[in-house]
Amino acid sequence: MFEIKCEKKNEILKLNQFWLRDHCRCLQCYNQVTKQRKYNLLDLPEDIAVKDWHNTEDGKLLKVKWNDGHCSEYDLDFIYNSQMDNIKLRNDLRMPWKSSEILSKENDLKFKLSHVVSSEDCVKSLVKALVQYGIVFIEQVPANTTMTEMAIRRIFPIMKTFFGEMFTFSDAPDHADTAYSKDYLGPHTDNTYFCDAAGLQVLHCLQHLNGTGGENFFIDGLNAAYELKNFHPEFFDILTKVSIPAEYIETGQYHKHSAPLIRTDSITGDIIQLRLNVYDRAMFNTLPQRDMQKFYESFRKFLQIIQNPANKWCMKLQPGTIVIFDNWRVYHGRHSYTGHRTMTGCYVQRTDFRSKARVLGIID
Ligand SMILES: C[N+](C)(C)CCCC[C@H](N)C(=O)O
Ligand SMILES: O=C(O)CCC(=O)C(=O)O
Repeated sequence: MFEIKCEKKNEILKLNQFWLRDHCRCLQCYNQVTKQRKYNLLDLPEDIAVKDWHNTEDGKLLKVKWNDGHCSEYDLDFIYNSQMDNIKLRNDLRMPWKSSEILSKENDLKFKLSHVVSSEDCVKSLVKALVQYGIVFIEQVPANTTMTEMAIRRIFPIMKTFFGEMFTFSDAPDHADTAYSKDYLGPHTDNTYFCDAAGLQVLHCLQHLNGTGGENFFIDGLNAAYELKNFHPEFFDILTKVSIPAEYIETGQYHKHSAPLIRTDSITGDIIQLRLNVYDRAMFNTLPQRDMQKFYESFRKFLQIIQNPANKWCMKLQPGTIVIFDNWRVYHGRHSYTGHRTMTGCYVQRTDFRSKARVLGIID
């Protein structure tokens, strides 16, 4: 281990020498334009070691001479910020909410289409609110698919799935799914059966004529998962570990994927993805029968928290208002309805949502 003193933080950092050499940012090792490394790891000698080193007088840089003759220069802040322990200190902007809490923030979640279109600051505020609360609205959007698409493309690219890029649905049985009916849909996330579930979902009610019902509701899964973790840590642990198979079957499509209800980051322990769809579960064959009792107990407890009325934000979406929500965090559903109801919407890939938030300087 190679020890350096980080003056500013008054800390000793112990660095693996291979790691240090692998982070050389000189022009020979790293392309500053494409931000890509330029060498094959095997090109570095196996016994790479620091031969000589010193800090610059201002304490900002570390200069190293290696045993193969290569010279490197490191920004000490860069080294400090690259350490695993320091990642844990990074800011998590997400604010878990119950319905009373989100209602008091409602105005911060609403953006007018004309502002979204004309102002980069408005786009930034929208994406930030989406990162914080997992749900935002765009208002004063002409109630058609084309304008919904235009509004979303102003911010994100659209994800293509077998439902289409933009999808428009009613109770016409265009796909083999309960969404294409008038039935109640309990809290769920979409695409539990995809290897990579959509990161965001967009919905816009284009019309609801001659009928009642069809309200949408949203529940902050992050808040529900924290509640489970705080009051029933053992159940939480089980739900982060047990993989639940899901599937989607219709002519020409057979999607299948298994993953836990709660996915946590292996380094920070942060909750990074929630998946839930009680309807789209496939045969549950990923757990020995002896562990089933505990699993069902945990699952039912979590569902009780999710279905607690205090956590549910219910609303009747009106033509003209688009809702965008985090499909990795916020559970959504709808009440059954009568009459003619048409919805339009789309998905956005997680990676595109995160990239946009990074470009705007909202997340690391
Ligand atoms: C949104 N759209 C109507 C296109 C599809 C709905 C799919 C719902 C499906 N059971 C799932 O959870 O993914
Ligand atoms: O019909 C709706 O409002 C929502 C449908 C839904 O939950 C879905 O498509 O995933």
